[in-house]
Amino acid sequence: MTNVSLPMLSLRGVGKSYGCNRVLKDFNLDIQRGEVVTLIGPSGSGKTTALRCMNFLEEYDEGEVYIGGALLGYETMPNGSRRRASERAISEVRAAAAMVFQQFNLWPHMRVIDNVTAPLTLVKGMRPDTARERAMRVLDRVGLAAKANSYPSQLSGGQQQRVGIARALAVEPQVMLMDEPTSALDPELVDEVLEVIQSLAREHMTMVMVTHEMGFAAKVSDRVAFMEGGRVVECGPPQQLFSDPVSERLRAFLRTWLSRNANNDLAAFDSVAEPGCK
Ligand SMILES: Nc1ncnc2c1ncn2[C@@H]1O[C@H](COP(=O)(O)OP(=O)(O)OP(=O)(O)O)[C@@H](O)[C@H]1O
Repeated sequence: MTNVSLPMLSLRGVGKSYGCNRVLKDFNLDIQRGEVVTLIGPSGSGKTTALRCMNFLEEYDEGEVYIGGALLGYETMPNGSRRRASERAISEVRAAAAMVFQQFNLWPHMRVIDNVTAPLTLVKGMRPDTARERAMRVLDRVGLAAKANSYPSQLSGGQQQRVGIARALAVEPQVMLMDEPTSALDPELVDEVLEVIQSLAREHMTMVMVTHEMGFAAKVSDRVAFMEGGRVVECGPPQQLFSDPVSERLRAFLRTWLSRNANNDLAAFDSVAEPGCK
């Protein structure tokens, strides 16, 4: 049973190293139910690693990740030490989180409908007819019911990503983790995916996203977390973060981003145009 008073997702002092490269250091973030939180930051700051630690696709080695109050990946022993949890326990906790990948990760040899039903029948043991019914419902939700019998290669990138979102929705997750969901798309295909994500946000789906698109982050997020060097440096509503950045590091990041994206869509945030003038 889930406890509604706890954050949906909670990361406390999370650390992660690849060999001697300490990629996450004392990473702290709480995500409330119904909230959309976006991770931004320079390349290599640990955004994707943090996101993947949120469902144990990457095994964190310090701190704790809780989904709906349940510790993910480890179990605490009577003497207070911890050990890796069983695969079954890990699967049970991570079942509340579904991932949407940058490159869609659809199975190319399977029709759209089978891409969506496979996790339901193979992982959740759902009956094929029930799985199909649910798959059609979520495909309809992303406007792709008519493409159920197509193969991924017959779809545009935007449509493929909407199938990726439908596949994640089909498992009825409590939180969706999205790793740069629009960055593999041609610019003209971004909006259709953005619209689906915005409609999920309106329905209060809890979402954590990694993006390099500041305009996108501004449009969909309740809060934006700026990461650098494996930590959250600053976190707040986009209006505040983009117009009134506190840390010099975030100001420098926004300056660089703006200089590379002259036709940016952050115009709504007036002072972002010259964040260094604060
Ligand atoms: N599987 C891995 N093995 C070894 N090092 C890794 C692995 N995945 C990531 N790293 C390293 O961890 C650091 C953080 O990578 P990560 O992908 O989390 O950053 P990011 O902020 O998402 O970057 P980008 O914006 O470029 O996608 C980088 O130095 C990267 O090289």
